[in-house]
Amino acid sequence: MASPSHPYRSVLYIPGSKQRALDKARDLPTDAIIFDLEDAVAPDAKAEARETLVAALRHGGYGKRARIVRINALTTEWGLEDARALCEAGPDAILLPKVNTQSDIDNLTEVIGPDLPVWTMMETPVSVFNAREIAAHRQVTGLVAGTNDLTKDLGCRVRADRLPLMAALQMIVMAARAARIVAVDGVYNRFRDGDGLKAECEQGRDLGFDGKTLIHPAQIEISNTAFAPTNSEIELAERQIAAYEESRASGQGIAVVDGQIVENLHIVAAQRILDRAQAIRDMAAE
Ligand SMILES: CC(C)(COP(=O)(O)OP(=O)(O)OC[C@H]1O[C@@H](n2cnc3c(N)ncnc32)[C@H](O)[C@@H]1OP(=O)(O)O)[C@@H](O)C(=O)NCCC(=O)NCCSC(=O)C[C@H](O)C(=O)O
Ligand SMILES: [Mg+2]
Repeated sequence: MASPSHPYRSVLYIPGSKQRALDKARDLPTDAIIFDLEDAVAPDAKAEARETLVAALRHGGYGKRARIVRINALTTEWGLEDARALCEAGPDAILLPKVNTQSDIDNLTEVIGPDLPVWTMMETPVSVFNAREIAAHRQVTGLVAGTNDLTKDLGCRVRADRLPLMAALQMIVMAARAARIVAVDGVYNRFRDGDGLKAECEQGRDLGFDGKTLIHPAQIEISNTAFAPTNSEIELAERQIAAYEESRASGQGIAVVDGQIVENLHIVAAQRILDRAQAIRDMAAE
């Protein structure tokens, strides 16, 4: 399920230690879930959370939602056992935190084998500098911006416009696009502030992210709306494709729609909008 054709408008973190939240997620309209064993779980609850999570995944019931498990870093006392136990539980991907280099990913794939997709947290300055090689790793299919850790490591101020993080966010999107993999934006911590979340989702969408990581169910609908193509985008894409096909049939390589030229590259973008809309409809269908 953790493939680029799946929608990732909303990617909800759920602490692996919270049975009630693990149950509730089976009915939430989120495109993907990150079952978390790292920062959302206290050190003395890690071993029990691992067992709870393995049981939840084996029990199933998460439908078409992509199931991604964030383990602890392999440098911690829990990471290796997390990787061993969770790869057996059949998730769609393992999310590795605090990645810096390709060799961090190699260390994981030695444990989980060559077939299970890996997502990486992009949350250290070194990971941002190495974003291209991390995204290009053969087993990596998704990048997640870790904006809280990045803010901590950069020592930057938290600003509503995220200006201090902009270079990192853009590097993450560029690396993901170069490797044709998924890129998901960081979390919005003020989880009861819907207007603030909406503005940050719109910014993430403008930057090119596929969706946003979330921490509370109340954030899902806002993110789903912000990262879905709008009706006017879909309608324009359909008109561009129709006009371009008509032009091609009459021997021309360029069409004009609403006073703007439409060339082959615009058709690629238009088709991507329609594919995204279809993927969202497929997600909603039983
Ligand atoms: C933030 C929370 C601690 C708030 O919890 P709570 O006060 O219990 O919220 P509510 O009472 O409003 O909850 C209402 C119901 O929703 C369920 N719930 C809450 N959160 C989730 C969730 N994430 N997934 C599924 N269900 C959830 C509650 O159980 C209630 O259900 P019910 O009782 O049936 O009505 C809490 O939301 C929370 O723990 N969120 C997750 C926090 C987390 O995962 N943090 C780590 C990831 S962020 C990160 O690590 C950043 C990154 O690494 C970086 O560096 O940036
Ligand atoms: Mg983090």
